[in-house]
Amino acid sequence: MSQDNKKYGEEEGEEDKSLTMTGVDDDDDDDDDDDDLDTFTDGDLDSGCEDGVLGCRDPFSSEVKPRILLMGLRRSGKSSIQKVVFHKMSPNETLFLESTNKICREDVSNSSFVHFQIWDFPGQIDFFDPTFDYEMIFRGTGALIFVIDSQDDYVEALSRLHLTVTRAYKVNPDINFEVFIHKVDGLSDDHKIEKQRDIHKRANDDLVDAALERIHLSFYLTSIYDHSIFEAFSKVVQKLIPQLPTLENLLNIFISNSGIEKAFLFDVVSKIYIATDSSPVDMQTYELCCDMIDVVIDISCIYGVTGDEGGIPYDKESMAIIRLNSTTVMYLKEVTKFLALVCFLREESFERKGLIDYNFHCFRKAIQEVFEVRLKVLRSRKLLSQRRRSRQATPNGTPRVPS
Ligand SMILES: Nc1nc2c(ncn2[C@@H]2O[C@H](COP(=O)(O)OP(=O)(O)OP(=O)(O)O)[C@@H](O)[C@H]2O)c(=O)[nH]1
Repeated sequence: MSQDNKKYGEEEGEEDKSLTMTGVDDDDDDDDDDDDLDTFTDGDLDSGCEDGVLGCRDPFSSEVKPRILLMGLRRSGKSSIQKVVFHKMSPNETLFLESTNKICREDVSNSSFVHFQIWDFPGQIDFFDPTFDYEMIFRGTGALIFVIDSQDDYVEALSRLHLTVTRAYKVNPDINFEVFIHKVDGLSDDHKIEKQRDIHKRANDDLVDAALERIHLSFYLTSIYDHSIFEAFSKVVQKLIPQLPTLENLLNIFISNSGIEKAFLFDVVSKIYIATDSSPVDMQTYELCCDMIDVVIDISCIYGVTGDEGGIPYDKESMAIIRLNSTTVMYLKEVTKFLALVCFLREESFERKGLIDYNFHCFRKAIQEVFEVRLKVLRSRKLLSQRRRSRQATPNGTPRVPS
């Protein structure tokens, strides 16, 4: 199963791009990428960061890509997290990952809503290294994930966290600070809670001592050996989706009119849920959704027909119904090329499938409208940047007269 998934994720064309500490892209075929060395060290980039929490935008690009940084001490598990969540690497394979010695950047844009860049940093970043332009990096950042190895002594990690957070906050106070208390698979439930409480207290005490209590840190218990890492990443990504309240509202309306107990909107490739209704999420429900997506994709890989472009065995016809022992039904339906709606409902509610399907039709239409607005915004941005570009291309900066 994991092999198929791996291919599926990789075929999406997620590129691995590496940058050294100074931002030198050593990938030859990446020359025409907007974010290569020139842009990375170019002061112009600052002017592209006008979108604050949304992340950094190249001055000439139409797309805003929130930047998510993965930081933490060596061997804390940063690269493993990235590989497991976005490359479908099986957790055991991460044992053979080599230490990262340069910044690795990856674009994640396999979903209509989920577009961001992940920057995986080497364990020990020297903020005082003059070649490391941390101001420029933090200025364009939407979320900073700091990974702490919970199986190791975390005193050093906590002082590193404090240094990183305070530096980043000074540059960009809009960054979301997310702390992953990682590798909790080796801990008992009591031990997990105890660690979380201790780390939470120490990290916040350090901030209070530095008179920076206004900095908010969010904590998550994570492991690559279960779904906790996907759930934590989902929450990090959701904070970067400006349409989130609209999506949540649509889901609330949909479930309350259809007798559905819980609904998630999933990015199928990464299994990140980009929105859910307002009732609380429990881990087991989330795990069942992930398993259902795996089943649908695996069966489609074996029996489905891939389109002309090949690769994605997921289309308009994709849907699945799974009846659980507990008289609960799981219902999955395609929403867009990349998104799936996964719902939980009682068997008796599922008898009104016609009503559910009609409501789903309305829900899908509403989602498409949200997309259209997004596309319109992107188009107008593109137009604006094209104008800006042509203005800069003229020798004295005066606008060109259209022929
Ligand atoms: N038990 C356990 N081990 C993990 C987990 N995540 C990562 N590891 C292991 O931790 C080790 C280090 O993982 P890496 O992903 O290379 O760590 P890193 O933070 O990227 O390390 P650098 O590149 O040196 O900064 C590997 O052997 C992983 O298998 C986890 O959730 N649980």
